[in-house]
Order: sequence, then C-alpha cells, then structure tokens
Amino acid sequence: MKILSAEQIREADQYTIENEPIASIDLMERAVHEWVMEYVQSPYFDYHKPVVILCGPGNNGGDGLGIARSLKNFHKVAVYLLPSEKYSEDNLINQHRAREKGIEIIPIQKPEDIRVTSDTIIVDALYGSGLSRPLEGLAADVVRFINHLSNKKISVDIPSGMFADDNDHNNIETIVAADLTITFQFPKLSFLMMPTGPLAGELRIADIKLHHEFLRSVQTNHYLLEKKEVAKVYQPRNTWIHKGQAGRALLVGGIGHTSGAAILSATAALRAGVGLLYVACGSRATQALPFARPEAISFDLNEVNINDLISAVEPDAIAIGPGLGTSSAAAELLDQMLEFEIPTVLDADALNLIAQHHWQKRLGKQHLITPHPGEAARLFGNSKQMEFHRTLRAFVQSSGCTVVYKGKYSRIYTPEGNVYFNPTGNAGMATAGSGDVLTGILLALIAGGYSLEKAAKLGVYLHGLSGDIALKSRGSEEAVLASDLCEKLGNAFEELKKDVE
Ligand SMILES: NC(=O)C1=CN([C@@H]2O[C@H](COP(=O)(O)OP(=O)(O)OC[C@H]3O[C@@H](n4cnc5c(N)ncnc54)[C@H](O)[C@@H]3O)[C@@H](O)[C@H]2O)[C@@H](O)CC1
Ligand SMILES: Nc1ncnc2c1ncn2[C@@H]1O[C@H](COP(=O)(O)OP(=O)(O)O)[C@@H](O)[C@H]1O
Ligand SMILES: [K+]
Repeated sequence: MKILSAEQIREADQYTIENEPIASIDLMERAVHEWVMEYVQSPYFDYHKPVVILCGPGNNGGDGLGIARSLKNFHKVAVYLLPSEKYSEDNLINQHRAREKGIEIIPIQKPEDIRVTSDTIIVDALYGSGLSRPLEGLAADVVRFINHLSNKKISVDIPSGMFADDNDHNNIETIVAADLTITFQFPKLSFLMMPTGPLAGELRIADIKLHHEFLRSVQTNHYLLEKKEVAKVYQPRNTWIHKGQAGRALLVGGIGHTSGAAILSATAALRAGVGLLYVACGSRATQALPFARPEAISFDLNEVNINDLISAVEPDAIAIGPGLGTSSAAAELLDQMLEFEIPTVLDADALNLIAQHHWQKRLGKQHLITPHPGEAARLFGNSKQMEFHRTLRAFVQSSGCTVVYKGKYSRIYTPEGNVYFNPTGNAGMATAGSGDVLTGILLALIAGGYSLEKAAKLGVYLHGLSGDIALKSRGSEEAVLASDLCEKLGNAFEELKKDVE
C-alpha cells in the first residue's frame, strides 16, 4: 500500500474531483459516509454515549460537520466550531446543512466552552492534512484542554495538530492524543513513526475511493507492507528438494553469558527452513547446543579459524551478532568477516562493534543490518525522526546495504531508496531475544535463496505474524516469549500461504 505525502494527497483529491468527476462537496459526503461506517464498526461506537464534535475552519472541520449530521441518527450530538475569518467553501455548506438538520453549532471562545460528561466521545475534526504550521493560540489551547480529559477521542483523518509527514519541528503538546484515528485512503507517514505514532492511537483506514488511475501512477518511496504483497515474495518449496538445496547457513555469536541468543537464532533459522545450520560460538554454547538444538552443527570459536571454517562449510549466507559481545576477539573476528562477499546479516553486538570502530563505510551490498533504535543511534546518530529517516535512507542508497530498522512498524530500507513499513507484530515482542529470532529467520531465508530485500520483507512480516499468533495462544502480551516466536513460525507460514496465488 502506497504512503503518500500531504501534497500528494491534495493532488489525489483534486485529480478525483476533476476526473471522476465528482463535486468537492460530494467527495466530502463520501468521506463522511465511509468514516462513519468505520466508526460504527469500531469498538468505540456506543449509541448510549453522547458525542461532541470539534470542528475547525477547513475541510477537516467540514467533514466533522457532515459526521455530526450522520451521527445525529444514533447519538446525542453537540458541535463546537473554531472561530475563523475564512471557512472553506465545503465547510460553510456543511455548517448550513447541519443547522438545517437542527444541529446547534456552538462557537468556541475558550476551551472551557466545550462541555463533556465522563462518557462523552470526542470527535476531533479541527485540522487535517491542510495544517500549515504548528498550532498556536486558541486551537492549541483547545488541544491541550481535550488532551487533559480522560474521554475517548477519535480523530478524523489525522489527529489535529499533527503533520502527515514531518513533525521534527512540531510541538508534540499541541497534537491531539487520539484513541482511534480513522484516516482517509492512506496511512500517513507520521502514524508509523515515533514520537507521533502513539498519538494516532488505533488506526483504521476509510476507503474514500480516490481515483484509481492516480493511485496506480503516483510515485512514492514509502509503502506499508500488505499480506498479499508479501505472499508474492514467498517461494513454495519444491517437493524434490534436498537439504543441500534448502540453504547452508553459518551463524556466529553466542559467547559467554549470551549463549542463549545464538540458540534462539539457531532455532529460528531451523524453523524458517534452512537446510544445514552451522553455528560458530563460545565454549558454553558449543556444549549446550547439541541438547538445545540437536539439528545444528556447532564449532567452538576458540578452536576454529573463521577462514578455515568458511572454506569447509561454504555457507550461502552468514549471520553474525546475537550474543557476540564486544571483546577485542569479537572485534577481530568481525573485522575479518566484513571482508567476505557472502550475504551477511549483521545484528546486535556486530552493530555495536561497527559503531565503536567506525566501520559503517565498510557496509556494502552483501550486508543486511537489523538495528533497533539504540543500535541505530550508535551507528547513524541521534537526530529527530524525519532527519534520522532521511539520513538512514541516504546511507542505504550510497552504501548499497539493506537495513531493517526494528520497532513497531519495523522499516525495511532498500538501496533503491524504497522504505517498507511492516504492520505485523505486537508489544508482546518487546522481550529479550525477539530480535535474535528475527536474525535467524533472515539468515535462513537468505541462505535459501531469497535476495536481501525479499528476505527482509518476508522475514520481518513472518516474525511479526508469529508474534501475533503467539499472543493469541498465550492470551496476553506479558506472557509472550522469544521462543514462542520460533514455535509459531510454522503457523505464520501457514497463514501467509493462504494468500499465495
Ligand atoms: N479535498 C477533498 O476533497 C477532501 C478533503 N477531506 C478533508 O479535508 C482535510 C484537508 O482539508 P483542508 O485542506 O481544508 O485543511 P484542514 O481542514 O486541515 O485545515 C486547513 C485550514 O486551517 C488553516 N490552518 C492550517 N494550519 C493552521 C494553523 N496551524 N493554525 C490555524 N489555522 C491553520 C488553513 O489556512 C485552512 O484554512 C483532510 O484532512 C480531510 O479531512 C476529505 O473530506 C476528503 C476529501
Ligand atoms: N511494540 C512492538 N510492536 C511490534 N513489534 C515489536 C514491538 N517491540 C518489539 N518488537 C519487535 O521485536 C524485535 C525486538 O528486537 P530487539 O530489540 O533486537 O530485541 P533483542 O535484542 O532482545 O533480541 C524487533 O523485531 C521488533 O520489531
Ligand atoms: K483531525
């Protein structure tokens, strides 16, 4: 699914108005209808509760006025309107239509004019994608006022005060903190990033049927991964395959206290279908591995030379990092391995070592790195979200490596400059070892023949889906373990395969 900028969204609206063709007020009417359809299907809909709709001067406020007319059929509705010298044309039409339906429009002079009871649902239609500068004055006061109320808040299109794209220079306090955002047609970039993402709350997309020709041809570098697209990446196994063809993989890590990290990665790689798995690890892990994961073949890093091992094993792919540590021996090992031409996943301490030794420039097209925000900050600096995003995207384009930036909505950056946001996964995955599991999955997929980009899309999606299945089976986020992700990986493949054509 394409993610468009605020500017492109305006163009999409305009193109639809001109080419469908449809009058702007009728497009607004359609948006209102689709928004209400999403709302009544959401868990927030309760016709016993009163609704307060806060409207601004533009078309977002116009939507709010239209929504008021529609919700009046179910709820007790009150409409509040920000004063303005210039309401948009469609806003004025909808003010008129609301009054015709007997709705009183109360002008807001100060935030305290807004009257709510404890069960009132607040619909936020102050500002949408037309926001041109951070909110100030009365609008900002209204946002701060409602943010202090414990009432449920549902935003129309975008939490008011938030820019669709770049909020680096915005004031977080003057953005509505919504429980639910029902957005039109496309997810907005700011919903998928910190610190704005949490302010959008739960997300729903109302399909307002903007012109298909525009949607097909519009150029973007930002996408939200969808199951059907990921299913196209998946390559079903050939029934005549033998293990040598299913990928030979080498995992390097698991030294000392962090032996478990290598065992988790190894388990994940085996569950993700690797044919042969070699693990080069510390003495403790070498001893534990035959019991924990008898399918893996282990080597003690104290006893083997990495170059000899590579020559003997001939891996199709390597992963290095989980439980590697940052000792000088680990640094020396990584130093040698960064010279290999073999596709390599770099995670955890491998990334910390790269940052420590300033080896970022040694990353190239054979590398897939999987930093979490802490590791990414060490590697690429600690700038604000959009600036960081631009820095990382530019780095990936110039170095040729592929990056998975982990978190909620993990992002895949490709050397072509594309960025894919992953929708699967949940807060139960914020637990020790879940990143190690991802490393193992990626290792197996790359060894099995997927390109780095395809492995990243498929691997990140399946990893999150395993987390979602594990959450269902464990009952609550708190109880999900990284090993559950390995256990449910088969079910995740099964779920994805339902969409394979
Ligand atoms: N154009 C269309 O056909 C459609 C538009 N839709 C709605 O229209 C919205 C966009 O509408 P608009 O472009 O009118 O923009 P908004 O309603 O987001 O607000 C723009 C208005 O606020 C003013 N403004 C912007 N930033 C301000 C600030 N910081 N302080 C005070 N005033 C500020 C602008 O000068 C303008 O008058 C979307 O978010 C969506 O809700 C939907 O109805 C779908 C169809
Ligand atoms: N709140 C969340 N929602 C979705 N996915 C999450 C969430 N928290 C963590 N994850 C996923 O879990 C993994 C955590 O990786 P990482 O931080 O490296 O963990 P570890 O170092 O303990 O192995 C990442 O793939 C991340 O995307
Ligand atoms: K809004």
